[in-house]
Amino acid sequence: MGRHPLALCVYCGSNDNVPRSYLDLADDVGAGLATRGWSLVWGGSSAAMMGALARSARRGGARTVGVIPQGLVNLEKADPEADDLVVVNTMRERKREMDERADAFLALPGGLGTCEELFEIWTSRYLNMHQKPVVVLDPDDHYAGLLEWCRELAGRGFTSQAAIDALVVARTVDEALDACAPPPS
Ligand SMILES: CC(C)=CCNc1ncnc2c1ncn2[C@@H]1O[C@H](COP(=O)(O)O)[C@@H](O)[C@H]1O
Repeated sequence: MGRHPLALCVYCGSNDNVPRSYLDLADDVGAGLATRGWSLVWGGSSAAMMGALARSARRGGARTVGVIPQGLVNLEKADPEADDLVVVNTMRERKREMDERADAFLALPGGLGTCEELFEIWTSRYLNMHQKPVVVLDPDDHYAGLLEWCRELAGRGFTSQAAIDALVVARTVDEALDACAPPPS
């Protein structure tokens, strides 16, 4: 792990129209990571789940590092309260900055963008490009259909069971955060 405190990158939905329960979940994750003394790396938005996550993390005393492309600063309401707001030029730079600054990756329920980020970090893990934990927090089967399809890929020979197993799926916030910091083996 190497770095202290652990820097957790969280991917989650950026849309305001989601049910309140998802904002609460993001809030719980922010509080949980702060309680553990970790810092947050996220997409730098002050809106929706992303905003709830970062506000809650800061309330708990966590340092929050947002990474946002210049072109999304207005659209995604870049967070002026971020301890560090890294404004980059492109989406690819955003992902690289987030990857490099984090020790573990956690995806909460989200939309296409969240899936895109999750798949990149998951595939790069099973390709052995990094060894950092990749975790999904799925309390209500938001991802059930997608994950079922991924498991079928292994059954049909399109991917290995090891690749599927490289992703940890958790049901609760504590389970998810525990998986982000596995004890040294
Ligand atoms: C051009 C290119 C390389 C695109 C790669 N695609 C992406 N890379 C990084 N963040 C993304 C990408 N697509 C969406 N996002 C971000 O993912 C977050 C969640 O999106 P969503 O609400 O799940 O939908 C949003 O902040 C959105 O800006």
